[in-house]
Amino acid sequence: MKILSAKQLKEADEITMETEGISSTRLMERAASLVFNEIHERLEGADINIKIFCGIGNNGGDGLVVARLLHKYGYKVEVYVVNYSDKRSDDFLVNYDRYKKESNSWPELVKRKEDFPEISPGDFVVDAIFGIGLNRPAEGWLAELLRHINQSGAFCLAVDMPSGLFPDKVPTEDAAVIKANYTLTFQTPKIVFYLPETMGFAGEVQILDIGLDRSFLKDVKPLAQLIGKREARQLYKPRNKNTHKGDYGHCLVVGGSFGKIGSISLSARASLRAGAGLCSIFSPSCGYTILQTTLPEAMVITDEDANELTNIETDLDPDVICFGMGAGRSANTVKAFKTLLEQTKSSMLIDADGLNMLSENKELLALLPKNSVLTPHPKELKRLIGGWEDDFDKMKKIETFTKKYKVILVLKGAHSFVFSGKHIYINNSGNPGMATAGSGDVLSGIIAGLMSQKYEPLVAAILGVYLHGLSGDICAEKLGCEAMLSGDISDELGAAFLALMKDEKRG
Ligand SMILES: NC(=O)C1=CN([C@@H]2O[C@H](COP(=O)(O)OP(=O)(O)OC[C@H]3O[C@@H](n4cnc5c(N)ncnc54)[C@H](OP(=O)(O)O)[C@@H]3O)[C@@H](O)[C@H]2O)[C@@H](O)CC1
Ligand SMILES: Nc1ncnc2c1ncn2[C@@H]1O[C@H](COP(=O)(O)OP(=O)(O)O)[C@@H](O)[C@H]1O
Ligand SMILES: [K+]
Repeated sequence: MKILSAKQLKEADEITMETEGISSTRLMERAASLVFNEIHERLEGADINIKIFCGIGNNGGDGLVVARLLHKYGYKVEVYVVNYSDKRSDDFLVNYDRYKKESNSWPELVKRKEDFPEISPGDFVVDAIFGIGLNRPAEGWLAELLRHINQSGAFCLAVDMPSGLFPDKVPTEDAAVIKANYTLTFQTPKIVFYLPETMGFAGEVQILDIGLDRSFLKDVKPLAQLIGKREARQLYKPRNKNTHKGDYGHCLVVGGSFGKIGSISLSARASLRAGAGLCSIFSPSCGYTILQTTLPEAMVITDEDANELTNIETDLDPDVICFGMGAGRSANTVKAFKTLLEQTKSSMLIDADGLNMLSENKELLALLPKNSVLTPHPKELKRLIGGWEDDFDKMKKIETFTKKYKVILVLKGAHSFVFSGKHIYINNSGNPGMATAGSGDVLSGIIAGLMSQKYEPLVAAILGVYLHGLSGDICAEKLGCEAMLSGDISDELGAAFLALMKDEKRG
């Protein structure tokens, strides 16, 4: 699903009104009615206090439509107009009048701290103060109102965006921003819902299709793509009947050092679970017995050194090399890595210490085969590209890096981001149970396993990250987050492939 900027959304709005010949008031009614439907479906007429805070722009207009409909259906609604300016939007005014007329009541005006209503933890708050039109931080009593709502302990539903959150930049640390439990957002998700610095404000996000112009949405170049099941499924290539293991490629996993042989075992196992036809592991000789015992499906070749990689020589011709997990970064290993890079023509995936070696020996970056996949977590990224001011600056710097070295970069996190140099893909599967030792090793194995099956490296990265998260979600359902091991994520990959292709509607 495309993630658009506020400017693009406003353009989509305009084009929709023009092509459909409808007014902005009509479009607001359509969008806000969907918000009402979602609330009504869940509350089912419950006798609770609903407090709706409306700004004076169009987000406030949405809030007034929701208020009117809730009132019509017999809910206990109190409406507060947050009167931070005199510039009320036209559609706000239309709906202000309609609310007054149809409810026979006047919304309360909030203009200073003394006007703040009491909010009990059992209340249901609808935040319709600011949407994508926020253009400066909330200040003074307005900031205090946002904090007052946050401190109330009441459930808070944000309309389109949590108020105080910019659609396209990171708020300062002391900024007042609504911390919503749930956000019903219009047409496309906003990028700030997925960035580490801002994802905590929106709570659970649901996207409401308000029917903006299809052809505009189809052609517009998005800020990023959100990858869910529908998008991932389109990338999957079913197998032909008349095939053999040679068709699914040979994945060579290289890494490990004394005490860290488990990491390559995890990656290799995941590469096979992801469908690699063959898997070989190259490790220091201390890994031989361990690997042959823990993973009989893989072949093992060992370094002349017992404890670390010193000379990565094989007569194999792998389709992909998955390098770096548990490798350490001794001078000998760096030398061996350099030689490997100089001699390698196949695609590579570089993870963990492989990335750290690149960071400490930047001249190696130029040796990376084109379209290699790099899979850093944020600390490895910092070593690789240096620091950044905020998440937006980080994205720009990654874009420059990927263009310069012609690589694909997977930035791991609660929502992992895949950068191709041209586009950004944001993963929407996974859960906190995956924050467990070795789950990154499993991810590198999955992506390499897909690459060995001739998925384009970019496709392998996007699909691999999604399947990794989906597998993690299946694990979490079975085991709960705390008890999950990274090996479990690998072992549920089969269920993840099946779930990927399962038609939700037919169950
Ligand atoms: N296609 C769609 O997406 C659809 C969108 N729709 C809805 O419209 C919403 C966007 O509405 P919007 O453009 O009127 O902006 P909104 O967020 O209400 O606020 C703007 C007002 O806030 C003000 N202001 C800003 N910052 C401020 C501050 N810190 N402190 C004080 N004031 C501040 C600013 O004032 P100014 O800068 O002019 O002084 C202006 O008056 C969108 O989120 C969605 O809910 C749907 O109805 C239909 C389809
Ligand atoms: N809260 C979370 N939600 C979803 N995925 C997560 C979460 N925490 C971690 N992950 C995923 O788990 C993996 C952790 O990788 P990494 O930090 O390299 O771990 P390790 O070094 O132990 O292998 C990444 O793919 C990341 O996206
Ligand atoms: K809002």
